Amino acid sequence: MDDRIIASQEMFEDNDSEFSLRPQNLKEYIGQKKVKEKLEIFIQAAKLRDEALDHVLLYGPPGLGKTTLANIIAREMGGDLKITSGPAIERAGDLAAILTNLKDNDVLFIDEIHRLSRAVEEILYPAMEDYALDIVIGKGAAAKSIRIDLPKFTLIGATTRLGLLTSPLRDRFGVMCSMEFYEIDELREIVVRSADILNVDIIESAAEMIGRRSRGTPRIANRLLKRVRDYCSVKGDGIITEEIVQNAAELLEIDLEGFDKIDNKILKAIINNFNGGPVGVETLAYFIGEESSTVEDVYEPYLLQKGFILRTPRGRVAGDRAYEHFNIKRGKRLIQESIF
Ligand SMILES: Nc1ncnc2c1ncn2[C@@H]1O[C@H](COP(=O)(O)OP(=O)(O)OP(=O)(O)O)[C@@H](O)[C@H]1O
Ligand SMILES: [Mg+2]
Repeated sequence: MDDRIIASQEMFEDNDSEFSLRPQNLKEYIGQKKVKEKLEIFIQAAKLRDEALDHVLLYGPPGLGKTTLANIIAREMGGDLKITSGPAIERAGDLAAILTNLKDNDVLFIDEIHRLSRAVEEILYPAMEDYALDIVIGKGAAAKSIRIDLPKFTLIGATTRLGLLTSPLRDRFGVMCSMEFYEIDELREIVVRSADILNVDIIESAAEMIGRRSRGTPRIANRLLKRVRDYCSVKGDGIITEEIVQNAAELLEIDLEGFDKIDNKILKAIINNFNGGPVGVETLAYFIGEESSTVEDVYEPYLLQKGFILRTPRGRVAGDRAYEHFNIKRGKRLIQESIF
């Protein structure tokens, strides 16, 4: 997994430039038109009423700009951003400490919010609904509950799995935003913008090529741009051309669709080893040696959306596009050497 361009988490983020590549306001934020429209209105309304923005749930595949949006929202609301994640908050007391340290208009961003434990989640309910913290003091008959007021903060929850959220938690979010994969045009724009910030020259068509190989995901586009830049500074003459992108992508083993080894392994396994499917996702993941949650959260969403894989009640099936991708007819198998 070491040098994968498609990481499930910020595993090998080049942190400084990642930060500087982040758009600072909604105007700079490219794409996600529906999400932006919603947020623009609700942010403005909250400001007019001089209230905190209602809690926001962002859901969708990794790398589509959820953390970036949380930054932007905090900035627009004039508050600070505190970032944490579901698995990082182990005990109810940890969350209580975070909550009591917030100020009015601050934004608390909880990534992977579907992974909060039950006990921690229950602290969140009154915090979200009434800006209050209920604390039980003492034990048995002497126990009593006291309520502490919390500042008017905004919770932003992010999840790759809306379905795993409990309904009481989901119901407490006032604004639900579905993050979509980006169009090629939008990705090209993102690459051009990032290249400008990184101070590298790139021709428009080369930026589009990077966009096409980014699986609809800005994080992948930015990461690929950085590797292409590296390639260019060693093998090129200062300007990123289509040829440079082509050669760099080959070196990185990224194909025309932006698929890397694991995407191809998934498709190849369904076609070759499971006769085109159906195959259960657990079996498939086991077969290719990946966690099934990684397959489901990181790889599958894009393959499903673009019709390379279809979801059926009996498991995953290879779609027409998978066969087209390998240039073979349905029912045929691939020669192992024909793909990396
Ligand atoms: N709309 C956008 N316009 C320009 N750049 C973007 C946009 N969305 C994301 N990016 C860039 O993509 C990178 C990844 O974004 P971000 O970290 O916000 O993704 P994420 O959705 O939070 O990922 P994860 O779900 O894995 O936490 C950042 O470097 C950011 O600059
Ligand atoms: Mg993130």
